[in-house]
Amino acid sequence: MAKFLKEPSRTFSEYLLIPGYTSEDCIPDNVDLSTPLVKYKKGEQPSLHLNIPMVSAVMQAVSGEEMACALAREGGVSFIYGSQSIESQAAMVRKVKATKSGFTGSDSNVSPDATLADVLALKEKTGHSTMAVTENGEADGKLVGIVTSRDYRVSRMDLSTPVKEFMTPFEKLIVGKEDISLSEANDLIWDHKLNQLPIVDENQRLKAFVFRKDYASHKDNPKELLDEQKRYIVGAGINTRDYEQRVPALVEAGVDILCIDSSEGYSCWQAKTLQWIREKYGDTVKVGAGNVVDEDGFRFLAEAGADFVKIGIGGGSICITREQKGIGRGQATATLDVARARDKYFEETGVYIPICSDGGIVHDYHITLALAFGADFVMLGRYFARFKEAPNNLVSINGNYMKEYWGEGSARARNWQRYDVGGEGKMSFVEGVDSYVPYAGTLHENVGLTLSKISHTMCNCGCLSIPDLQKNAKVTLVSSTSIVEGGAHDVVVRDESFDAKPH
Ligand SMILES: NC(=O)C1=CN([C@@H]2O[C@H](COP(=O)(O)OP(=O)(O)OC[C@H]3O[C@@H](n4cnc5c(N)ncnc54)[C@H](O)[C@@H]3O)[C@@H](O)[C@H]2O)C=CC1
Ligand SMILES: O=c1[nH]c(=O)c2[nH+]cn([C@@H]3O[C@H](COP(=O)(O)O)[C@@H](O)[C@H]3O)c2[nH]1
Ligand SMILES: [K+]
Repeated sequence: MAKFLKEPSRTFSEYLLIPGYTSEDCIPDNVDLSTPLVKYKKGEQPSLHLNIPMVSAVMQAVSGEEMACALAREGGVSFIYGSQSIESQAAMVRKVKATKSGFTGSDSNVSPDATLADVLALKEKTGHSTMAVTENGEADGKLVGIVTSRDYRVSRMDLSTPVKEFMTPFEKLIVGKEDISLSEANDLIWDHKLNQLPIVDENQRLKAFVFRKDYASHKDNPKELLDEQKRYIVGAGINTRDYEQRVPALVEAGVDILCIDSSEGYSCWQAKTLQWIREKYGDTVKVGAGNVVDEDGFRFLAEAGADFVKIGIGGGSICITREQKGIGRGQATATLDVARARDKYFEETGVYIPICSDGGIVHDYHITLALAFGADFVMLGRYFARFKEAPNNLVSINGNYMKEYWGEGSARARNWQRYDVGGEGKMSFVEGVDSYVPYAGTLHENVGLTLSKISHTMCNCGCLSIPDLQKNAKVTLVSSTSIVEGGAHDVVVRDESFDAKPH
């Protein structure tokens, strides 16, 4: 006889938090949202942590270089999508690691023989008026000068004038050396009244720019997640097939954390992948695994050596796995069950393995609930796909700005593959849809608002940290009629069409 679980599995929308006592020091400013990212022994600190409990999904439509930098600036981590060639994924990781906080890689570069017309065209394309003039016109070439809009007057100059005739030559530039710190760079900018400081290596090759206008933004981001060399922390997704090639390339590119990306992680494939990484790198390479939805799956991956375990099958907004294959579990129940397994494992072994609730977060309060249910952090796809920094197209649909959002199991995402999903024939069914989500602006604004809601809710619950919430939250199941009670009801909500006809 098959095993039947007694309880139905439930989603976050079926629960609410019940407030706890709020003391005088229980204010949002005092809430600490830091959380472990990788496993650690009792009494020790994890070697990697997050300053906010949010990571972005291993998806083509979500986690590219720009997203990774923007999220690290807020204190979270992106997992650069693995459904691309090893070379292009490693290049993305390298680019994030090259974007030192406050040090910006140059995206506007010309050679000395380029013309004023080329400069104007490049400015139009990148929107940036500071250009590096390098010998070969590439971002890492030998720096011979810079061009800013102060160097030319379009009305008085021939468009064919070569850059070398109007650039500010290297000899007249103040530059920083490669090992300069951000504060030293800002001192030079301040002392010499510069708008930008080029950073060069000992061979005069361009490494980056530090811009005066960025100074304020770094003061705004006290939670930035940086490595010892002040570079952004970045993650990357891997699979259970080409890891012997992909993992070394990503490690070489400087990746901080890996995650085996799969709909289902309770498998020999994941154990083999983890074992290979441990044999080759010991504990120096950090890797999460998943996804699982119960204690058995968690235990398996914990014993196989995962640094964190990811939870969730079929709950994602673009997921159709439950319909297609009939596997999965309500996300709230899955999180709770795995959290209990994590605690039990900690008691037995003294090793704490962080768990991540992945997919199905619709409202900001679902994040708080996931944490209350025991998650250490959450992974979001749809949420981040709406932002400017996501690597997906912004389109206009019936006059509304939308971002494209497609599942990793959709036909669209799978098109990149050179190899198929095991065996001879390609898998014939898709497990994800191609969709749109409303454009929501910049990550900074949105994440700020979300975190503010989480902090306020935690204060309502009398909790100042995530471990505090995990331990002391009071959660109630709600009936379907009380869910109706929770929305606006029995009123006619005013909208623009209503307001347009005053009487
Ligand atoms: N979280 C979720 O609910 C879901 C997520 N997804 C996403 O879609 C993408 C693809 O996921 P999956 O289809 O699960 O990919 P997958 O590559 O993990 O698994 C596909 C199939 O290949 C098999 N397999 C894996 N490694 C193998 C190996 N070395 N040799 C032979 N067979 C092997 C697996 O058992 C499975 O049947 C991922 O990005 C995943 O996150 C897709 C569906 C649901
Ligand atoms: O059934 C699925 N088919 C897919 O094509 C697919 N692509 C991603 N994922 C999973 O969904 C998570 C993101 O979920 P949200 O958009 O709800 O944040 C992601 O983090 C994944 O766990 C998929 N699931
Ligand atoms: K399995």
